[in-house]
Amino acid sequence: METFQLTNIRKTFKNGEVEEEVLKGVNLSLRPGEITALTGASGSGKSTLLTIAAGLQETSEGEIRFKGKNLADVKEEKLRKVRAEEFGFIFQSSHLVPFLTVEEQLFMMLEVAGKKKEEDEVTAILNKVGLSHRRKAYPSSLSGGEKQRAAIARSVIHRPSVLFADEPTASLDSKKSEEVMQLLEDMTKELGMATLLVTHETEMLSFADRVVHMEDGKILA
Ligand SMILES: Nc1ncnc2c1ncn2[C@@H]1O[C@H](COP(=O)(O)OP(=O)(O)OP(=O)(O)O)[C@@H](O)[C@H]1O
Repeated sequence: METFQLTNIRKTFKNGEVEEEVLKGVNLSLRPGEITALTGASGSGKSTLLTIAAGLQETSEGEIRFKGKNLADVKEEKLRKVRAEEFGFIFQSSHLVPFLTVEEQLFMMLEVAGKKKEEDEVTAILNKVGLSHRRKAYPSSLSGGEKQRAAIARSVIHRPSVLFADEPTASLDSKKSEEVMQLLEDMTKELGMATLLVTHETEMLSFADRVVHMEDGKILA
């Protein structure tokens, strides 16, 4: 079964008197253990679609089903819980908390997700992302690639069923980008996550199981 099913999603923004329809009836499904790459020109609506799927902003029209449940029927408080427990997020910038060490970032995420503080889990994931030797380091002493790997560890430590990754390699050089994408691919398979990857970098598409092109608010068939 699909983890996510988006049907006929429309989104209109009002900028003063001007109304702009940014999503024009989008259908998309995300399946467990698969990376779906969403690609397309700047302004085509990729990030808007990702944030709508993640419940970070409302859709103007359409239906979002997560594990079969219509999210419109889920109360805000419960939706917060679903987001914290079941969703993981990575963005272009790692958004690490400056005053927490690498391992503390992961413990914080476990706490937010209402999970136990499992030292072993944290050790395992830090080994996986190649950061076990930097677990006591603060973000300011990490390289760009290390920061992004710490952000990946944090995004999956609570074993989410969906991973939303918006341009996760945009700040990295091509070698680091490939390492990060390989990690995302491994994690997606290992945890059986449904991963939505927004990227405009064509080299990253080889890591995707499915590539979906957006143009002017629509998905090209
Ligand atoms: N909160 C908002 N209010 C008004 N307009 C918005 C808002 N968010 C996005 N837009 C507009 O919607 C359009 C699509 O933006 P979006 O960020 O989804 O595109 P994108 O495909 O992710 O682009 P990029 O690759 O440059 O990040 C743009 O024209 C943008 O200006």
